[in-house]
Amino acid sequence: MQVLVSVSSVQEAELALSAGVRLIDLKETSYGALAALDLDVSQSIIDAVNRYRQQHPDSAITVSATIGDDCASVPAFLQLSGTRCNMGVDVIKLPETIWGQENFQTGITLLLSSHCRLIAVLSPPSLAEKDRLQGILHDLARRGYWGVMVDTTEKSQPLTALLALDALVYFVGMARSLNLYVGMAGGLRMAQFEQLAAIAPDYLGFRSGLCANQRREQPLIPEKVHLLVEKLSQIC
Ligand SMILES: O=C[C@H](O)COP(=O)(O)O
Repeated sequence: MQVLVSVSSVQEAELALSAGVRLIDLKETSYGALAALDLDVSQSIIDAVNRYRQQHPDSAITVSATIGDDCASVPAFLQLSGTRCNMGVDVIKLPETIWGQENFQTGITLLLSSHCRLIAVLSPPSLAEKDRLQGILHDLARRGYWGVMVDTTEKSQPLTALLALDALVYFVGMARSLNLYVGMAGGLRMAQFEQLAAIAPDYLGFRSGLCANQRREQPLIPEKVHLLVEKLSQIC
């Protein structure tokens, strides 16, 4: 298992990398849940990641990026995603307002046929009904998505307050059986780490829980990032 940490600056990315985080998520954290980070800042972070890769050739770092909680049009979607893939982002995370909408499907197919890898972000209600979830995951796997994750938009409560553990276990198990890289995030604190790690997803995603007062717009707290990686090392 890995931990993913959402970063919004080079300083935060360097902190996460030096702590041992291997999934670096580029995200504007001052608003929304899946807001797109400024392109110049994104490029600077990718440059920092590439420097780290050169210095640590054995480290397997993956960079993901979000492109917004929604998108105005298919051309805008292709531009937001394609630009990031071309600059070195490994995986684009798409909200349900994009991957779940019929009008975006042609654009998504186009992106999937290029070198872009995609993660479909599901909201907690989409995990509530097992039969429907099974259909969604089969469809995403068939279409060539690299992964799926569950994440929340409202961060005052952790994911575990919104979904029964049983639903999360089913989600992870079904996704893994379809060879989808699977993650869980959503207002997670350290207190949820062991319980969710026991479900054995591919990764747990963090931001709010690593910031002062659980406020994700605040900078990452180095001690918390190091503690998270220490917790990870205890189970891996
Ligand atoms: O993808 C991971 C999310 O950015 C986690 O953010 P959060 O802990 O504020 O829900």
